[in-house]
Amino acid sequence: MSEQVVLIAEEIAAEARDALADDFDVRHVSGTDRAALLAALPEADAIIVRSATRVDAEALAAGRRLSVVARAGVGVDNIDVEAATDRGVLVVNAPTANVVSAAEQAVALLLAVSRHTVNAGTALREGRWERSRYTGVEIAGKTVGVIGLGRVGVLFAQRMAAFGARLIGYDPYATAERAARVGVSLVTLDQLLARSDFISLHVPRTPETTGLLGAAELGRVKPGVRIVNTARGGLVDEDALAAAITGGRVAGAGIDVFAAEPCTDSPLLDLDAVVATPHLGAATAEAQAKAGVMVAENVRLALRGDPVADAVNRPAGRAATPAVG
Ligand SMILES: NC(=O)C1=CN([C@@H]2O[C@H](COP(=O)(O)OP(=O)(O)OC[C@H]3O[C@@H](n4cnc5c(N)ncnc54)[C@H](O)[C@@H]3O)[C@@H](O)[C@H]2O)C=CC1
Ligand SMILES: O=C(O)CCC(=O)C(=O)O
Repeated sequence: MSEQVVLIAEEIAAEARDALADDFDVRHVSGTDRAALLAALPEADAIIVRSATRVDAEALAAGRRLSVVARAGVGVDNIDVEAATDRGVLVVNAPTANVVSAAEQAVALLLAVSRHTVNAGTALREGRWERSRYTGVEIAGKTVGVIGLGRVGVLFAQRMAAFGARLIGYDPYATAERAARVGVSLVTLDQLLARSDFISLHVPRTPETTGLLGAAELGRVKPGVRIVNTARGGLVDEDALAAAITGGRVAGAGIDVFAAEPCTDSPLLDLDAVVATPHLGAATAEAQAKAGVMVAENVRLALRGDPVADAVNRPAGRAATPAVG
């Protein structure tokens, strides 16, 4: 039997490539080069992606031999999971690999926005020693609103607790007991908007969460709030947020993710009160090593027909194992 083909469509850790190289024909393609991706897919038994490769119905149809789509990270919103399930293709991810890095990125952006770190540093490099212009705010004693109390949201809340913040959270699927265990009081979205000095989003992008913070919601926030989004673009309406910042209702924002990525023209990029990073939440050596090893293991299990703990979907006939908790 010829070797099974594993197609790597984005940069993943060398450990992952090495873990697969002995047993599979590992090939590389740029997942953002659509024509090359579609040309490479027909021979692939597995494809490994991060967030930039769109694995939609067309890509899945091109991948007629595919058994598994592996996401080296958490969010699977770039994969058409329903279409994959219909075709009997397993979708696996690495749900715990980068959550610490993502939570740390949210903290980093929140601090940078609160202390004008980027603008003050840029001014200094340009020869301006502007101390009074860049007076910031403390986190201690402030109310931090966490939207989404899953893995990243909880890690972020724990880190904010260490700063002495009061924590409130909105997550319709979390129990008050689970929230209380990490010192978070569950509230409604409206209560969170009205009371938070800082808001950080940690929900997946779904039809329900897309546009979660639009013009109406941003009109109900506590004046002077600072908003951090390291979850997904599209959760916060970028035009509405830019307008709320320009109008003075929102004091600033830390943004790692954009509705369209790569992003070049968001109105947020023109604003001094915004600290922006190009989807770097998972961009640490540790997260990439863990994600690479997890997806390599999942690809190996899936191609051998073994049950995969991190499967996002379970096409009929696949044995299920408990999800990683
Ligand atoms: N910037 C980056 O590089 C990274 C971004 N992420 C993003 O962070 C998201 C969260 O990751 P995890 O915490 O690991 O996911 P998770 O699945 O552990 O938690 C998501 C939480 O959101 C809650 N939720 C779902 N719908 C909601 C709604 N309508 N309103 C409020 N809460 C809702 C769920 O109940 C759950 O508690 C991922 O889906 C991904 O999009 C994750 C890792 C890195
Ligand atoms: O692979 C990446 O760098 C993106 C990480 C991410 O957004 C996720 O895991 O959901």
